[in-house]
Amino acid sequence: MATETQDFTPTEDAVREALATVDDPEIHRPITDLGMVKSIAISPDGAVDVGVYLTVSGCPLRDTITSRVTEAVRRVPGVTGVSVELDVMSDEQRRELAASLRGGKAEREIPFAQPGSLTRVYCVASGKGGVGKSSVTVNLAAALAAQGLKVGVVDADIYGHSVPRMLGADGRPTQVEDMIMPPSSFGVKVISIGMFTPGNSPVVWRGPMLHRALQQFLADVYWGDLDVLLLDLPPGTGDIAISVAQLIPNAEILVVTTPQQAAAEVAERAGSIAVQTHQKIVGVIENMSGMPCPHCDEMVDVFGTGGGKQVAEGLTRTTGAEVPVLGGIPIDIRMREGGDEGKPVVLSDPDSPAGAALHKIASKLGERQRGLSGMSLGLTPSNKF
Ligand SMILES: Nc1ncnc2c1ncn2[C@@H]1O[C@H](COP(=O)(O)OP(=O)(O)OP(=O)(O)O)[C@@H](O)[C@H]1O
Repeated sequence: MATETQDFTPTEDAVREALATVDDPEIHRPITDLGMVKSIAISPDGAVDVGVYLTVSGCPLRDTITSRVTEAVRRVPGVTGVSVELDVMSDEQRRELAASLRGGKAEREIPFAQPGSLTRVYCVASGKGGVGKSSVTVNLAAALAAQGLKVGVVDADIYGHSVPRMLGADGRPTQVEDMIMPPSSFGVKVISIGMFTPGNSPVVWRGPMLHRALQQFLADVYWGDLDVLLLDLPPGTGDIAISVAQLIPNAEILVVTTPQQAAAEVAERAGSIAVQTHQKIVGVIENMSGMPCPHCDEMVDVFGTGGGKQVAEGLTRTTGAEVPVLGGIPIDIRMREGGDEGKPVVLSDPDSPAGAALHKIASKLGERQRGLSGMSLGLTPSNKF
């Protein structure tokens, strides 16, 4: 069959320019910057063949990449057809990519711990388990992402990891050399030990292994440029809280409690670890603060009242710095359902009592400027505790 020549044949530059608009779905950077464009061949009839390198063989997002490339190139004037041929990077190419993602640094370092980091890191802590710490974390993350911020979540609740399910992010992360690409859901990048354990098997790890896992989550995961990173800590004052303080001295603490006095006392103990670790406490969130009566809408104080205020006052006394109550979140069945269904209530029902309360707290956190002013310089000697 004779090849038809047309008057206007697209140039390689025009095709490359179109490819520069295609982001890798996991790394969120143009494929042209990532060395993923293997070849471009243009026939006189305007048909374009593009060779694309995948970072790993069996890449789960191969179809997404193919369709993004096809769509982008098809829009170039003069293009009559697009075919995409996939190949896989060599070990050498992967090493180069991993190094370039790390900004050319061979050493793994935690980007958020660098004195110049502009990412705000919040550790969400609680005294007792089951007070809604993970639910609050994922909802704040989704609400902050909905405000347009770049948000990441580390599920550091290594024993009771529930964040991926609550965010509907249950995919397995792709690995490029020793870099891990975090799955993202509702615009929130998320990483959890649950993504690396087969099935629902329990994780029985000792302190040093937990420290290592956390370090990997912070240094080996490709987070990109984040405005906010939230860490869901295990309940209580454990090894992980100390590890976080050592790894990211700039991290600030958000304490979640219920209104119950007994829960408040434990939450206050968990929060006061900040005194030893020299971290700042951003504030206290009171979860399960009453429930609107389904018949008359009057608030029923299921877990009593005053826990959030008690913790905030206690922590203000112990730390010597003003610790505010950032807000109260009522008991709301939609919040529990959202967690079970993997769609945070702040998105599925933003005007519900819990959704609205969480959005209000997220706005307070979102208003805090990205930047270095008022932040610790990370100079606390890590062997002090
Ligand atoms: N305000 C709320 N209204 C209704 N249900 C809630 C609320 N907050 C949390 N829940 C539900 O309470 C249960 C416990 O919440 P969650 O798992 O977030 O607690 P946690 O403090 O992270 O627990 P742990 O630290 O033990 O993992 C979940 O089923 C969650 O959906």
